[in-house]
Amino acid sequence: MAPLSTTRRPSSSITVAHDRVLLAVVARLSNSHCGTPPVHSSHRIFTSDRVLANTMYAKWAIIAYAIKVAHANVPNIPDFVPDLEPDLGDQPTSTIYPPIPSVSMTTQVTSVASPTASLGAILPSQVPLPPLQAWCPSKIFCPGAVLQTVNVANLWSDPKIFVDKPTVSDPQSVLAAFAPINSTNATEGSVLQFVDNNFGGEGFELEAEALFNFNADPPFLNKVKDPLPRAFAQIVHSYWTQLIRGTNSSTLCDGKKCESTFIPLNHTFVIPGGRFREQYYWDSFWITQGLIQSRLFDIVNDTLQNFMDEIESFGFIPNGGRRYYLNRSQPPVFVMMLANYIAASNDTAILDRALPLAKRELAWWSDNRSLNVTSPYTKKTYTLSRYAVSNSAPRPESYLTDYETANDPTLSTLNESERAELYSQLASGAETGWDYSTRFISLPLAGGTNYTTPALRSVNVKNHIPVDLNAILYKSNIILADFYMSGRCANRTIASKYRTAAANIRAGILDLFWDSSKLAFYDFNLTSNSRNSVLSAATFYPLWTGIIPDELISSTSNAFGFFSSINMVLRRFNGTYPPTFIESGLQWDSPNAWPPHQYIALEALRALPANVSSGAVPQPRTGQSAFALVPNGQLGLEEGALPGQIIRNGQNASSTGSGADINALDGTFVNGGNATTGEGWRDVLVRGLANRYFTSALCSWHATGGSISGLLPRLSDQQLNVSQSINNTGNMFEKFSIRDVDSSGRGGEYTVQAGFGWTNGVVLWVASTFGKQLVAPMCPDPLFAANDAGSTSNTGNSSSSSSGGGGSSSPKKSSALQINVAQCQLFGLALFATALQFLAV
Ligand SMILES: OC[C@H]1O[C@H](O[C@H]2O[C@H](CO)[C@@H](O)[C@H](O)[C@H]2O)[C@H](O)[C@@H](O)[C@@H]1O
Repeated sequence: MAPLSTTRRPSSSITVAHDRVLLAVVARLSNSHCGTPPVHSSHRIFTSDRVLANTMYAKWAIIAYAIKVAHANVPNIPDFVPDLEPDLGDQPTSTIYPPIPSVSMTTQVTSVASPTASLGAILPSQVPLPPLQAWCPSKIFCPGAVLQTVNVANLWSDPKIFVDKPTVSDPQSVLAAFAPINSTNATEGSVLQFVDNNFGGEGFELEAEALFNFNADPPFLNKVKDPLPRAFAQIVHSYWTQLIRGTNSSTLCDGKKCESTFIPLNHTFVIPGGRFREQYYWDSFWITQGLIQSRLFDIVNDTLQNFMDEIESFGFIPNGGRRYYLNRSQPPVFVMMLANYIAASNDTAILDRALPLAKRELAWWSDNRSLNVTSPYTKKTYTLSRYAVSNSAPRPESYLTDYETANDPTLSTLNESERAELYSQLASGAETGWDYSTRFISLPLAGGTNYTTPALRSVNVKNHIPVDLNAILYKSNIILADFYMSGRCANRTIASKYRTAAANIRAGILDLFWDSSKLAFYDFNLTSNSRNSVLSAATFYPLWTGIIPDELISSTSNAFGFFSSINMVLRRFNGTYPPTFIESGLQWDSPNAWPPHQYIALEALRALPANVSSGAVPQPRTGQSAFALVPNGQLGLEEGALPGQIIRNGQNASSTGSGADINALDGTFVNGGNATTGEGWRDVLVRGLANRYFTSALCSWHATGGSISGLLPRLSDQQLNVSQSINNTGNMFEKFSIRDVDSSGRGGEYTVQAGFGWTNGVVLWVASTFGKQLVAPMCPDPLFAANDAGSTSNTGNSSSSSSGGGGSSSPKKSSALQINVAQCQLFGLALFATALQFLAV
């Protein structure tokens, strides 16, 4: 094995956090068996074995339990993950709250149609069909007469429902049944009848699976000191049992007897939840980070095997596990997932299969998504990548949305090629994972100042070179170079090829995206041939993936300046960090905050070297807010243009000056954990953001019916009624709100979903990584929040079923105090709130 030398680094700017993963992986490569048949250390359930496996599960569970009792002090899975925190091994084993929920074997739902027009009404007239899409041959589920007619009938509020329904008979019979209603006289009722007669329930091809190796009390829980966050993390850990799926081979369509959009997978997988009933690409990064904390390495392996199967079949990893996603991918995090898995499990054998396929995936991005960009700043040219999907029709899963965006009668009429280009931009927006965000729109807006539909008309993704995508590709090239440096797979020529590609991307990122005066990374806009000026959470990706500009390494005040918007968010808002600070109605904008971004911001903070991150947190001058600590121009917005923090009755806190920082407490933030002596500014921000994330996840779960026996009583029916959660047991939402910690996020083209894979993954990772700093949050009283104009979307009924698993209620005193933080502060009671918070722990 080649010695580990510093020469593998293109510069001194590699992150500490990721070196830990890489060093662990490289050290294990000497044990890899390049060229020998792959041996998977994990347990794999093949489709044909599943029925047998499920019937044997009870028996195995009894045996496993007996073994566990006999070896009560021996963890049943070795602890391979490099420990970032000392184990609190002397703590009592945490109690199990509540009993692990049983696995529901039902994956199929049939959404009840709710047509907006009467059944006798003639369908609205249609525009001509878009061109047939070569990548999507189905005459039923791909752009064509059936898909357009069913969408125009607008039978459900979510167009994804139709394309997730398998047919109940052969495609020819379905098309024959459609022929009579393919006319200008078709009625709502005839389309509804056609769907009812010819299509089955959504999710028919999937089955819930039992979780082998499930340890209800995984070791990482001992890292969480405070009983409430620990009990909550344990419940979230138990939710894996509800999100595990496999392909039900007995219900699969063969394309002749019936047709469906589901892509069958050979291995077990975790779904996000709600309407997302298939495996998703970039969601799986955070899902697998959570599974690693839960020591469910076999499911991580299965997830990676599924992605490898897809690379083999399609040459790339599609957006998600449906055929209508086959024209696009998502942020390419496969190689990073692979490295994390090997570092945690020691399973270097996976590289035999994974390395050639990882190479193939990177080649797909290079062949299909890269271009040369010449910097207007230095005149140097770099090969970088962008999101760019070939497509000239509405996305099948969002057909009506895209159709209406393109044919909005209140906006200018598009000609055929303009419409095709719009559809291509919209599909490219879905490929970014940020569908949709003002981050990628062209200004001025096509159609005025309204951000919603006109903003979608203005999506300009293909003309952006995104900083996040290139940071991920940089890291993937570095990881592959390291994989090829050692072990039996060693090939220095290949390693050097990846290292050169990484160096090129790194140089491009620092030239095109890095603004050394504003101390932030911005996307490069090909339309204006300059950097964008509005900050987004993408600024944190380069530090996460190991690129730290010299300006940050050499100066504490610059390093703080880079992260000062996190400080601003924690002081100004109740929640966590938004994708952008623009409120648009699009879901990847304020006021939403997404779990992956909190993870990436935390990892970026951890990547800073200690010498620039240990000073005290700078304080704003009298009369100023933390906005004044953000480098001039970094946000691209004036302070008064930032989203408001609601106080009461729809009234906002002051938008400027010291009154804006209503969540600042002496030395810390409301719901930001406990200040300790000797903390540097980085520690304060990490503690604050980690606690805030837990606050959002726990308070929104509690507000929708979650409770923990002896620790967190169930809310009253009157309080639960606010979110229509009287019959609910707690939702884990896919996104949160920056200013409403007990609420889900909102906006976008579908209703907010519960489940939720990446939310749970980040909860478990935060618990495992920052467990010592987590404290019980103060959740607002929903009855008070109900008076807020903007806080009504936190409905427990937002999605089908995937969270759940609540405990029994208890009238005992809660350690999560039901006080309203904003109200306290309004009356100058911030210190009182702090005192209560300390009492609560
Ligand atoms: O159906 C609309 C869009 O839904 C997905 O996007 C959103 O959910 C995904 C799953 O959690 C997530 O990966 C993505 O970041 C979200 O914006 C889907 O990925 C899109 O392709 C789809 O058009």
